[in-house]
Amino acid sequence: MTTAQNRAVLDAAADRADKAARSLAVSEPARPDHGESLRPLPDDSTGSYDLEERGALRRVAGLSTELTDVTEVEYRQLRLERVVLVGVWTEGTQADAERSLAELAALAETAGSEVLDGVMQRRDKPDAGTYVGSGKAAEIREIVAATGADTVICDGELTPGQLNQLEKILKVKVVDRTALILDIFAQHASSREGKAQVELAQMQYMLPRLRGWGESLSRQAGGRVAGGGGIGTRGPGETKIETDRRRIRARVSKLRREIAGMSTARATQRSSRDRNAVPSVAIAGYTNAGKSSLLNQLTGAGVLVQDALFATLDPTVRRAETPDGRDYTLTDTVGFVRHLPHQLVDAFRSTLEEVAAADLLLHIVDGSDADPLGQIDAVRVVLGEIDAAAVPELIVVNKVDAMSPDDVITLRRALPGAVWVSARTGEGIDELRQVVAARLPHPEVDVDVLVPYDRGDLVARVHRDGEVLSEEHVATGTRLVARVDGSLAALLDGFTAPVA
Ligand SMILES: Nc1nc2c(ncn2[C@@H]2O[C@H](COP(=O)(O)OP(=O)(O)OP(=O)(O)O)[C@@H](O)[C@H]2O)c(=O)[nH]1
Ligand SMILES: [Mg+2]
Repeated sequence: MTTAQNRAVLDAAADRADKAARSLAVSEPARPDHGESLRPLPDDSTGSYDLEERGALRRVAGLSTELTDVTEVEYRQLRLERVVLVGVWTEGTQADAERSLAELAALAETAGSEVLDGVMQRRDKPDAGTYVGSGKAAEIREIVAATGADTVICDGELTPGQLNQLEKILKVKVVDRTALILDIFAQHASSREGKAQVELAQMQYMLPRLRGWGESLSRQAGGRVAGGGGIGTRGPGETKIETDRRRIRARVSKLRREIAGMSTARATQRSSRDRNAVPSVAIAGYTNAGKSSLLNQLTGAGVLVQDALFATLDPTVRRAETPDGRDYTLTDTVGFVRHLPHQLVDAFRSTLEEVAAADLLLHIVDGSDADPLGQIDAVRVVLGEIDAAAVPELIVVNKVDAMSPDDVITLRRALPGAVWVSARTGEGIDELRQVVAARLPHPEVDVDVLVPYDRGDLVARVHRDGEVLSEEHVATGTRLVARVDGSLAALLDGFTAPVA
């Protein structure tokens, strides 16, 4: 792409970002108390509830008992279209809670849904049965009815029981944040490896949440008849779930084997890079921080940049060069988020090994975000989970063009060692190149050699991988004083320059 086209793409994305921010502001969760506007619940004596229950039951029964349908209905075709968001706020400030719900709204929009409303409840901890308290659940049902929502998304990972009970009260599909993130990953996965990793994560998520005839019938009965249980909780229903579980487990093992096979290929590539002593730099950071934009700025890679969460799932490796001419590799990779589902961290472990094996980590932070320090913490949690906490880290604050001078001052104080850039305007990029060059592992062997002219290949390698301190062309060859790594020093061993 030309620079002009790049600019156009960036500008279009900026417009979308602005629009997203505006639409988010409109649906911001700070709602007045719904208490006084509650309409009375519909009269249950007419059996309207039973009718609805049967409708719901039919929906579940309509799923074919084939495993493919279970996965498809539960995940691929979540069809999150018109959604109401629900959060339980247990700690931190109200602003934190609102940010969390705003992030959930951004995730929901990325997944393709329209956010109609958002509510949250202050509680010591989520309700064990229904996530929000049962009174609040009834209010949410009113909101669902009033807005015509078809899905409720809860801001957390809910137990299978909580999901079931809430669905029963709300009468629409209820999904949690984990399922939402898995859904986005499923939509964005494009490589064979990425798809396999997402499927593995989905299977792991689904395993404890399998619902079948047996369980749904017992749920229905349990709701109306004290004691529950009864027909359908034993026999074929359970057998069916058992069969599904077995088939999912078999699929999980197969996916694990496939993913392991694919990561071996990458490990081989990596070790060949290692052998050639090309230092590696990994870009990591919160989703939408501008990691791909930065890779494009530094290498002209042309990686997809999008104002969408988790636009990048597959690692892209590009060659880059320090200002003094040394080569290194730069890897762009999947973004992180608060409470990244552990199933995904597990499934993407092999991809994230790129990060753990890097010589230097560029930790990209969106300086224009409302809570950059919170993003840094969330990213460090995931880095710890993938054993990358020990990789030397350089904090790069991106999007300085979109920050107010006050915010810059405050954040500078909190992040004294950081480099400040704008991947959009190019501001600070030259300085970043210098700092990366300085932080890369330096070759450590000093050599003084006279390389004959027929070994131009060696001279070129010293230029590429080492640091040339002086170069002189004499009658018998090229005299080089340089600093190189051990393996190159070994190759140059026979060419030690005669002492003058
Ligand atoms: N204002 C401003 N926007 C930027 C800058 N860098 C990136 N963006 C925008 O931020 C959004 C995300 O950029 P990406 O490069 O896709 O971010 P990412 O970190 O790769 O995102 P994921 O792959 O989705 O995790 C896009 O809309 C970019 O145009 C910047 O320096 N300033
Ligand atoms: Mg990206």
